[in-house]
Amino acid sequence: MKTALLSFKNVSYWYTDKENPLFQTVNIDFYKDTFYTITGTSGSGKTTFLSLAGGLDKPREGDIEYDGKSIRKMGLGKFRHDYVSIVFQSYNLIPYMTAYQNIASAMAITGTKVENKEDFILKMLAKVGISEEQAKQRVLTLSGGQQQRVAITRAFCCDTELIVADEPTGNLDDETSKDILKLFIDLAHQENKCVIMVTHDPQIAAQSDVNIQLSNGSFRILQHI
Ligand SMILES: Nc1ncnc2c1ncn2[C@@H]1O[C@H](COP(=O)(O)OP(=O)(O)OP(=O)(O)O)[C@@H](O)[C@H]1O
Repeated sequence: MKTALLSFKNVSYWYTDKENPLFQTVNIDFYKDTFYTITGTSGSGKTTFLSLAGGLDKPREGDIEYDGKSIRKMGLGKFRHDYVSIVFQSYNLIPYMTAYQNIASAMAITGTKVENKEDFILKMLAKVGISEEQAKQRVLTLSGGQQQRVAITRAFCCDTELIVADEPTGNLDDETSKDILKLFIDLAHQENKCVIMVTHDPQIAAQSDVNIQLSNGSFRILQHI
């Protein structure tokens, strides 16, 4: 039997200033070689759920396990550092560094080794339409869509098995968005990663292997495979 990479075990979460829990006793397993989407109306808790999956916050009750180990016991910092790549809506790039440096430093932090680093990074950036010239500019001088493509490439270049992304194609044009989506799908299916993506786009959800729909604290899981 396949073992889950990431498991939500009886997870409950609430914001302390809110009367009702956002979700209660959630049990969901996430596997490698699978592209997951999380959909739901605005405010249904998609970003909160993703924050838990990416170790940015911890459940109020229950636990999340990575490869059978409690991420609470491991420490959220270690979990994020060693095992997860996160793509946020707000890029989270280091503004005074170039696109190239942002990726190279993230690779160094996660201990990702490749033969010819410069060549590798420039090729990965070229795949998302970032030229060598743009790669060597400070990220702040790039457009929002270009910065998002750099943030996505950073996640692709770091050799983690889990990738979580919050609306990564939200501010990209249709054509670029399609290309980037394909990269995420290939990452899951060809590189055996577990990709979990929040999206509002039904067309993206339709292309995922598993679509998790959040609504009023309940989770509906639609398997497309
Ligand atoms: N830091 C916070 N403190 C208190 N309440 C919060 C906090 N962050 C989010 N919430 C509330 O929790 C609920 C879920 O928010 P969340 O951002 O997870 O939803 P979402 O489905 O990602 O929404 P959207 O699609 O609009 O981005 C919302 O009602 C929101 O107001």
